[in-house]
Amino acid sequence: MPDGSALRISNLRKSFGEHRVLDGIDVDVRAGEFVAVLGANGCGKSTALRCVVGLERPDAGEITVDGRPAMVFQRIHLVNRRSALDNVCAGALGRLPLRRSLSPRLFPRELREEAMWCLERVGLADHAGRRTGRLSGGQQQRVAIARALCQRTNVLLADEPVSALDPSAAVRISELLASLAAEGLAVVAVLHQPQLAVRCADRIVGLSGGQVTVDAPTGAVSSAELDALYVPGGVVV
Ligand SMILES: Nc1ncnc2c1ncn2[C@@H]1O[C@H](COP(=O)(O)OP(=O)(O)OP(=O)(O)O)[C@@H](O)[C@H]1O
Repeated sequence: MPDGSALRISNLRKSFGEHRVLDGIDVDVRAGEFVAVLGANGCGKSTALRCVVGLERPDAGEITVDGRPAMVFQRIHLVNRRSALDNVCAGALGRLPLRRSLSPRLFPRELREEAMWCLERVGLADHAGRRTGRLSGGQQQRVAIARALCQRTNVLLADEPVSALDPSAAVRISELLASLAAEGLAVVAVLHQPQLAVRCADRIVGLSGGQVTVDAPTGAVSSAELDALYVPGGVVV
């Protein structure tokens, strides 16, 4: 995309039956930017991300992505009995000939090297050979992020990536997302902790009533604006 934008969402609308969840969302994310998406339960954060990766079909609007986005989730879907490295290699399965993707033993050497580099980027190279089932929750989330990186994406989406983690692991994962953005990725993460967003993100996008009600650099968002995102109707009382 010519203007440095990595993800552009324009007038995104999505309803489930009579329930209008997204009522014309506009968001623009640039390469190198970490955007935190905040908002009350059920305001449509996941639905918006799911529309971007094609897990939901929008009713209207336009979504333009630089390449294919990759997504990580709160529930970390890894193969526990496989090594961290094998799980990261799996991020590239869509690019491999079927024959090569059937068994980890057939993963080409170049792919293993690339997966190792992805593990290095998330600070987990030392654990490449360990079964993911033996890793901590924070380490498993790092493996999931490395697997997303192995998809060679320019746009990393994360839906509540730290909600299952203890506070210090949550900070470290949020800082990792910030560092990946600093390396040039566009990162969009749904967070449930405004203080983490303020600490780590470049920009905050707040959803309320199916619309974007906050979209500003982190330092420019007041605590009253953040509080309003969690008040029914989005109004400070
Ligand atoms: N497949 C679906 N069918 C029907 N309703 C749905 C579906 N997916 C989501 N919804 C509804 O859409 C609304 C928005 O859901 P969504 O998961 O996007 O919210 P959220 O902001 O991510 O919430 P949370 O913070 O609780 O994860 C909710 O009321 C939810 O019940």
